[in-house]
Amino acid sequence: MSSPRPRLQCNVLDERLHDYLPSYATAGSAGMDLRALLDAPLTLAPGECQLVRTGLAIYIEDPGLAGMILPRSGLGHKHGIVLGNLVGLIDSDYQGELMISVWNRGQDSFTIAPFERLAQYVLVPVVQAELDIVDSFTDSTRGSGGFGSTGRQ
Ligand SMILES: O=c1ccn([C@H]2C[C@H](O)[C@@H](COP(=O)(O)OP(=O)(O)OP(=O)(O)O)O2)c(=O)[nH]1
Ligand SMILES: [Mg+2]
Repeated sequence: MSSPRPRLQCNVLDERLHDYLPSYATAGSAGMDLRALLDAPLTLAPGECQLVRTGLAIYIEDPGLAGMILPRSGLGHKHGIVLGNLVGLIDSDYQGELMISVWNRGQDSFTIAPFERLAQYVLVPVVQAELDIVDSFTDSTRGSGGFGSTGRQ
């Protein structure tokens, strides 16, 4: 079962990207891969973090949606290439270029090739809330327990 896909406006900020537009790799892919807009290979030393351009601006517009930039599992697990902000959250009203904070959390240097697929963009539903200010809550089973309060097994 699938509902019609939302259409998002995408501004391509560098003509080289017309050959590399994001797409879903398979029919069931959750994310579209984002590529590194680089003029030359970029080497990240262990522990180094750099902001990398994507050359794309995607205007979501609908406040009921958000974008998420997530690491690619192969880069993250095999090479320690993850995101400096762990997860990128893209607001529906953001019209700027999508940027990827790339962090080499590994032990070895890693070189990113121009136009390499570096991260993935996932569109997710969002519910905005109103806060009702109260003095206390009706008790729940959990109460204020958290951070491992239910044990490990
Ligand atoms: O990985 C990311 C994360 C964010 N953004 C852009 C889109 C997002 O809508 C905007 C703001 O992100 P966020 O709210 O997470 O950052 P902030 O530090 O709170 O900045 P601001 O004060 O602009 O909201 O920056 C990216 O391009 N890539
Ligand atoms: Mg913010």
